[in-house]
Amino acid sequence: MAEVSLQNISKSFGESEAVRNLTLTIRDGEFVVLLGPTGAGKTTTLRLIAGLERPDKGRVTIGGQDMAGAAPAGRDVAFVFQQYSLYPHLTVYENLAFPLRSPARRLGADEIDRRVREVARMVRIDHKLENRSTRLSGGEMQRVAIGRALVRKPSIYLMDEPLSSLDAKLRGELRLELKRIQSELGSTLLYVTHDQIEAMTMADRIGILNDGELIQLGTPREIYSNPVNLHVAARLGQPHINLIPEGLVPGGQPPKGTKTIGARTEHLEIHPGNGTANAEIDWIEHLGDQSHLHMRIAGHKLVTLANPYVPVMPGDKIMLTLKDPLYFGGDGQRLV
Ligand SMILES: Nc1ncnc2c1ncn2[C@@H]1O[C@H](COP(=O)(O)OP(=O)(O)OP(=O)(O)O)[C@@H](O)[C@H]1O
Repeated sequence: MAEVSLQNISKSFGESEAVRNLTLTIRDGEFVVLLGPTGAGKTTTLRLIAGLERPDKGRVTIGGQDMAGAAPAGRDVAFVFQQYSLYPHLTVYENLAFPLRSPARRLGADEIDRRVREVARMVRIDHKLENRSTRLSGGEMQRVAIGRALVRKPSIYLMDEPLSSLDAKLRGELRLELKRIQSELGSTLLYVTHDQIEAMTMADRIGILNDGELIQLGTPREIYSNPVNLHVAARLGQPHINLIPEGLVPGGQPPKGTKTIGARTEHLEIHPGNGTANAEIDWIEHLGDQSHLHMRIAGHKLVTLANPYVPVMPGDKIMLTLKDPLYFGGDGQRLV
């Protein structure tokens, strides 16, 4: 494994600047997730590291070595794509063994067999080694695709939304397994997604990308609790953070220049039926173990998470107050 570093990287396609002055280091053994909306430059960043694109400006180093001029095959990276790209005519075993059979590796048959079986166990596909890869479910195929990257023990794994084509249950399971495998192997991993749950649960650090720029890099907790601006605040949190004008809801101590208040569930306090009221319950979404309360206050809509037994009904008037919310200035930057 190795440290991977991007220094002041820019890349344009014609008029469109896909990546802008990006500086980012993925430490040896670290799991970094790039999170951003479509078109933010996430895939381009992975492709620049893999050598599938050349930067217009800046430097990529892997294990301290400058990659300028190095072909993709010479970079020692393993790429897992969104859509499993298996060899359909080969068995699971052969798909896993394929990357180890290149003449440059000179691995003996025993060593290949040992590694294939070890990785198959890791990704829990060892019971299907003799199956043709086309006879697998989507989740199994993606396990093989991930396994095929893992057998190689490269300097870095690059994964581009590897779980997005799977159903929610499988995605949840593989998310846990991938994190377990990564920590067991101590792999350096750069993972791209627009799924905030994947980012929150797997990343050592999350990088928030927007319009080709890295807006913030930090642990999931830092990004969630201390977003540098409105854009970052809106990327994490379920339900979405409420962005409301200053002065709408009482409570808190807005610093000078505050224009917008960011209020997540933990920043809102509901006081039902205490005589005074400033908000009305619009409707309640029952999710089973919890509910989303949709409220209206002076024409603004807010949503918050509540326990399913909170004693309110649609149409009820309630008192809503703020508790240590996030404050943003007119330029969208966070004020502390
Ligand atoms: N080969 C290309 N030719 C032209 N434009 C490209 C090319 N690759 C990427 N772009 C443009 O660069 C920008 C960033 O694209 P990129 O695929 O890196 O975004 P992304 O964050 O991975 O998006 P998504 O989540 O949709 O995959 C987009 O505006 C895209 O249209």
